[in-house]
Amino acid sequence: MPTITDARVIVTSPGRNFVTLQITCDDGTTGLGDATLNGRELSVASYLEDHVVPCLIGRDAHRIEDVWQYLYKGAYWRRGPVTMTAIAAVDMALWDIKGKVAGLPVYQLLGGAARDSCLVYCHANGTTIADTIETALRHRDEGYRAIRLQCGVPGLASTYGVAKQGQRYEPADGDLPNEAVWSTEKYLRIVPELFAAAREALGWDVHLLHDVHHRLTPIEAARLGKDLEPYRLFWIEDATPAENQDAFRLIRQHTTTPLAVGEVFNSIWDAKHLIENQLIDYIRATVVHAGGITHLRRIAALADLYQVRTGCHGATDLSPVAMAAALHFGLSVPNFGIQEHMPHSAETDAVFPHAYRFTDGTMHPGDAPGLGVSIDTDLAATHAYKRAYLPVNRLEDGTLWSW
Ligand SMILES: O=C(O)C(=O)C[C@H](O)[C@H](O)CO
Ligand SMILES: [Mg+2]
Repeated sequence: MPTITDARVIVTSPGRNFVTLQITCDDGTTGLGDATLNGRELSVASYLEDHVVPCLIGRDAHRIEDVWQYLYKGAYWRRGPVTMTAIAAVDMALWDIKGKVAGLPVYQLLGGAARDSCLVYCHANGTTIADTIETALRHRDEGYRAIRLQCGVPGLASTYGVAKQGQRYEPADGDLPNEAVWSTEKYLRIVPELFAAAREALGWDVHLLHDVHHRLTPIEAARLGKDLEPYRLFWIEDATPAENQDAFRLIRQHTTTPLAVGEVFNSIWDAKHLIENQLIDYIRATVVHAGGITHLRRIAALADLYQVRTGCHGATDLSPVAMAAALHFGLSVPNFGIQEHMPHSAETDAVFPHAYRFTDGTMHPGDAPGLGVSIDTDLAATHAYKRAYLPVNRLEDGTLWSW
């Protein structure tokens, strides 16, 4: 059995911050886990270094379920994004180790491939409808079969999902949180226009998606879902905040536009009511923030009973390690739906060389043993951590709102 002899936390910022856990065993095998929690990175680094690592030394790395239960039940304080991200990092690293010891890619340990590859969606962002569509047409030419569309809102200086002119979209910036202004009325006017124009330009052979990013009330979300019905979206995401899971019942009563939710969920309990009551169509809980491969498989198994499919979060604040884990998971679960793909910068890819690949609108984790991702620690050390916050939104009258 491989015994854990060392575990270290690596914080690096190749263009944006990432926290990575590297576990080493007595036979020299190493495993990687992503522990990045955007805007709150150092809290997970401390949770791991100060509280988890001492408990890992001397444990059998093959006992993944037992280690998971030990960290979850053993903390006494259950759930929450910091705890579950830390557990996820350990879980990913142990699956990585198990795969390397077996000489198999992780998806083979999870039951093998349930499909040839994973359908992914990319982002088309633009300040105007025309810019957004131009970007979407380019992505379609690159082979993407599913595209998320976000555009600027006339009258608002900035909007979630839309990059500053000529820059990559990375929402976390600023030594303190940037403040943006939000108007639901203005937003609800432009989005149906965006999708009408998109269908006109792109036709019907490409899936279209949209992220509301938690900014509508249930009845506003119901209206948006209804207004978008003619354009047959793949989903609208995070239509309303999901702390009150029953809010989705109201949206559901009014629209057949499919609903996706859950990128901020960290356990099966956040999704249970939504899934069991068939209030959603896609669950977006992700391997890094929802307790790793072990716990995400439990969520997917529950969802499968209710024909809810997976649609995991995959923004660039999830490192290539989490992306690989998501693809091993997605390739193997029966109820995979789609995977978000927001390609990392060349700087990030250089720090995390990886085996996963994009072909013809889909991704495959590759067949390297384990997760198929490594870390160049020397290069990582040259990118110092830089504090960065996600922005906050205020209504036009100054009221703090969801961003
Ligand atoms: O990718 C998405 O769907 C997002 O909503 C991205 C989030 O804003 C981002 O991951 C926050 O850190
Ligand atoms: Mg989202």
